[in-house]
Formats: sequence, structure tokens, C-alpha cells
Amino acid sequence: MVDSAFIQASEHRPKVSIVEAGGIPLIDLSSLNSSNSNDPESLSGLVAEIGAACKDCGFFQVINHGVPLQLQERIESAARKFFALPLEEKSKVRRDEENPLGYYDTEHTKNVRDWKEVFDFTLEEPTFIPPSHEPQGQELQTLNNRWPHYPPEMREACIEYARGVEKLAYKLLELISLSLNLPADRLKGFFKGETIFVRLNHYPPCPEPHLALGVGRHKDAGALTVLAQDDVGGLEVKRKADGEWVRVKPIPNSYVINVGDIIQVWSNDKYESVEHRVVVNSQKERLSIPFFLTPAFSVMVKPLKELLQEDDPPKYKEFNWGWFLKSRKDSNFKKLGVENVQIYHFRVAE
Ligand SMILES: O=C(O)CCC(=O)C(=O)O
Ligand SMILES: [Fe+2]
Repeated sequence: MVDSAFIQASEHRPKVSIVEAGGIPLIDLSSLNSSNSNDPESLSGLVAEIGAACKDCGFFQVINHGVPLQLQERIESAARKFFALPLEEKSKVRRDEENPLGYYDTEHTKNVRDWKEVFDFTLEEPTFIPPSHEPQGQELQTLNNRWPHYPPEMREACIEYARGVEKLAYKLLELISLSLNLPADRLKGFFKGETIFVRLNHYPPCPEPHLALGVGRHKDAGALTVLAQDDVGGLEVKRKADGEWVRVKPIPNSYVINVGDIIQVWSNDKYESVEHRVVVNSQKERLSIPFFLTPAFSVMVKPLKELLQEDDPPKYKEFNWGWFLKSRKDSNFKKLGVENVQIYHFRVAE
């Protein structure tokens, strides 16, 4: 029997049958990296495809993305070696209440424990965030990555991977800006002094996969997520059309991209951050690596004025990203009796 902390309420338990048909859109990015990458026609086709995927689905997969496969192979290999260490070793780089970076195996999503262990690091070393989630006038806290001694290549493999994916993430951000009829570089300024972090997710086999989840249902808080997954599968997306949970099929050398809460707010709900979760299985362990593109802590998040109209007024009050991030980090540290902060808390009453 799994510990009761992992058991989902019956309405949130995964179904045994899986809907795979009509998954999420697949987008080929080869035109970005080929010699005709400046051809306006091929770019506008791609922009339209990305816009439609963001609008209809909130999720898509990309192939021919230009991130060298070798970067992914290296981080995966390091991650597998790290997670295979005894708990006592991994605990030497355990996160704590002050510093949310490093190893962690007791995350609670929606106040139920996830069947997973993670390792978090930031791209920028160090990263600065406010010390508490109280909004006003505080000194910054310095977040330092916690690197394990073993495997020795962990740090380099992680940072090089993150640098490679960062380029893709900013390229996608430009395409998303264009798809909203904004200049390609409209969003770039929000990321000066970014808080980007990357997570290694390890889902061990679970004896009762129908009762627990690898990650409970949630929406990603950042602007954009670029996720690598191995060939096991388990990610499910809540389909906008009918609310059905749909499995995302692993495709070799692809990334899963999803719009996060910040793009939902910037776009004033033109693009929505879609709920997703991870189903575990009793046979195989699974590895996934989300890269969270997140702005500078000082950014005030609110609908972009170019996207507003008289009959389409702002749907959100502004909030501070550093405060939001800090509240989330504080709240997923331990089980709480209440829901953590969500963007709908900033919704303007209609
Ligand atoms: O493992 C996955 O496929 C997704 C993980 C996820 O959604 C997250 O870490 O936010
Ligand atoms: Fe997620």
C-alpha cells in the first residue's frame, strides 16, 4: 500500500484507459534553423501554427528545434546517476525553507504528495528573489545552486543543457509575440535578470498507480515551459475542448511546450495556461526535465496594453512575479490546508 499522503481524492485519480487520439499539435521548427530562416513567408506560416496551438490547446510538441541532442543525453545520464544514489547522499543537497534549490522528495501539489523526487537548479548563479512573499520593500535573497559531488559532471551537464534550451525558449517567446501581433522582441525586456529554473523530475515505479499521481493537476506559473521527457510517457493534458485528460505521446528528440500563467495574463486570456498532470506506472521509472522560462522577480505581471480594447478590458489586476514565485515555493514545501496562490485570485470581477 502506498502511504496515505500520496492518495488522490477519487475524482482526481487517473483513469486506466488512456485517450491518445487527437493529442497535442506537432510543430516542425526546421524552417527556423535552415538557410531560408529569414523568409517572411515560411516564418508567417510557423507563427500562425504556433498561434493556433497556443489558442486551441495551450500545449504543443516541437521537432527539429535546433537544441543539440548531445546536451539532452548528458543531462539525462547525469540525472539518472544522481537519482540512483542512496537517499542519504541525495539528502546532502536537500532543499530547505530558506533555499528552494536542490533535491526534494516531498513536494505536494494541491496538498497531496506527488510520487516523485526532483532536483531544481537555476540557470543564473546566483538568482535573486525576495526573502518572503510579503509584497513590500525587502532586501533580496540570494539563491545558490546546490550541486552534488556525484556525478562530477552534474553541474556542467545541467548548466550547458539549460543554456541550450534557453535559446529555444526565447525563440519560442518571439514566435508567440508575433502570433499575438506584437513585435518579436516585445516580451524580452521582462527577462532581464530572469529567475529561470530547471527541474529534473524522477518518477519511480509506483505499486498503486491508480491512486497516486507523479504530479497532481496544476498549471505552470511561469511564461513558458520547455519539457523534455524520456520514452516512458505519463504526461496528461486537460483538453480544452472537452475537459478530457489526454496523454502526450513521447516523440524522440522533441520538446513539449506549454503556455504558462504569465502568458495567460499578458495576453488577457487569448492564450490559456492549461492544466496538466503526470500519471505513474508500476513497471518503469520515468525522467522528465522541464525548463521554466520565468521573468525577473521585479516584473509586475498584467495584461499588455496593446492587446486591450474598449470591449476587451484587462481581466487581471497586476501582481509582482517575485512575490508570486516566493509564495508558490513556500507553499509547496509542506502540506497546507488551503490552496496556494493562483492567477485567478487576481481576476477582475466582470
Ligand atoms: O513530468 C512531466 O511530464 C511534467 C512535469 C510538470 O508538469 C512539472 O514539473 O511542472
Ligand atoms: Fe507542469
